Amino acid sequence: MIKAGIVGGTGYTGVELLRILLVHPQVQVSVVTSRSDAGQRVDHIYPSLRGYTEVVFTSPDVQQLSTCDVVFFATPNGTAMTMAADLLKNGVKVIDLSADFRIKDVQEWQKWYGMEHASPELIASAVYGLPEINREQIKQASLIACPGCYPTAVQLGFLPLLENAAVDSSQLIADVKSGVSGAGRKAELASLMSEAGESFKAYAVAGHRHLPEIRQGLANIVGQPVGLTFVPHLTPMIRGIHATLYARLSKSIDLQSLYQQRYQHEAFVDVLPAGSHADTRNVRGSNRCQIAVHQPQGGDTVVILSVIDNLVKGASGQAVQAMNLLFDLPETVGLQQVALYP
Ligand SMILES: NC(=O)C1=CN([C@@H]2O[C@H](COP(=O)(O)OP(=O)(O)OC[C@H]3O[C@@H](n4cnc5c(N)ncnc54)[C@H](OP(=O)(O)O)[C@@H]3O)[C@@H](O)[C@H]2O)C=CC1
Ligand SMILES: CC(=O)N[C@@H](CCC(=O)OP(=O)(O)O)C(=O)O
Repeated sequence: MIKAGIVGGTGYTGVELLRILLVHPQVQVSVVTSRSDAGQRVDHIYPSLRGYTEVVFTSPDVQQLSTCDVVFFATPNGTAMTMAADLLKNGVKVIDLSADFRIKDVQEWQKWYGMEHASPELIASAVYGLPEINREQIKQASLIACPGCYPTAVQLGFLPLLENAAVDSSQLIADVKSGVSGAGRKAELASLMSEAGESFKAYAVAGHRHLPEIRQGLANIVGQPVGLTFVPHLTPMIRGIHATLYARLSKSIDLQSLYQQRYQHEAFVDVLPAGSHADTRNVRGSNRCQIAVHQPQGGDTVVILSVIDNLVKGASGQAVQAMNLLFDLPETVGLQQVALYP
């Protein structure tokens, strides 16, 4: 059995990791941290987990976490970078759900995240944890930087077009909507029911911190910088990301076949039949990304719809997918939950 630890077990991605890992046949969750709930049983704080664990929340401690084979960081940006080096020295694999190791250019990271990086020396060895692009590197990694929720939906949506040089990569547009759980469990004015409910708005139009991450990922696919306009929106749903992606076609190509072929062996990317409309409802609670491909009126603009559950394929499910690869397990173990409907 793989001994797993979770730092930040009381947040949304932390409890989602627990939901997945506590029924994973190859994993024993042995350490779960929370500073505010230290001393409390996990299933007292989360009664949905009654009968699945007897673990008690502890304060984060490197020695205790070093008894694990793998430690997940489900913590705000700026936490994993202070503990990862010691865990790695102790032979522990680290899977970080935050943004601490996602961006290779440390100056760029510091600019967008507004703090000094505590372990810049680790950034080069961190592997970006998007299995559909980086599967072989993930298998060899010690430190995995899981992609953000918006970047997962956008990169999987654009990938076949960019790999095949089918569009003008200098003018990509990602118009993306997120549910409120994307903001985490912390108390915040913008997440209140009476602020977010029955309302819909764009935010961070001038520049969101996922912009450099998405640009970096897309540029790696193309082999040169890309031009991207990314506008995130907050919608009054709890889970889900819906990305509407626009690009100008640069050659004539059967788009539906392109997507079907690229993803035919990917367990967690489902290309919908031609003419479909992707719906966040159909991926809620599952580790799937569903993609619909459109070319309105047969014109030269391609429109891709890409949906995920931000807490599963956008965070904790994707992290477990990377863990499976890291420990040489079938990629789908523990991740075959069907979406909740309705
Ligand atoms: N929500 C989402 O959809 C997604 C989130 N992410 C990323 O995953 C990470 C976690 O997100 P989310 O679960 O939403 O966050 P939450 O705010 O819901 O939870 C954060 C957790 O981290 C713990 N924590 C906070 N500060 C520290 C600290 N300094 N040291 C140790 N533990 C700490 C908290 O517990 P306590 O304070 O009790 O210790 C809590 O359990 C973030 O980096 C986020 O950007 C990535 C993709 C999607
Ligand atoms: C709706 C909402 O607030 N979404 C978050 C998404 C960020 C997130 O989840 O953080 P990562 O950088 O780790 O992916 C935001 O815009 O800040």
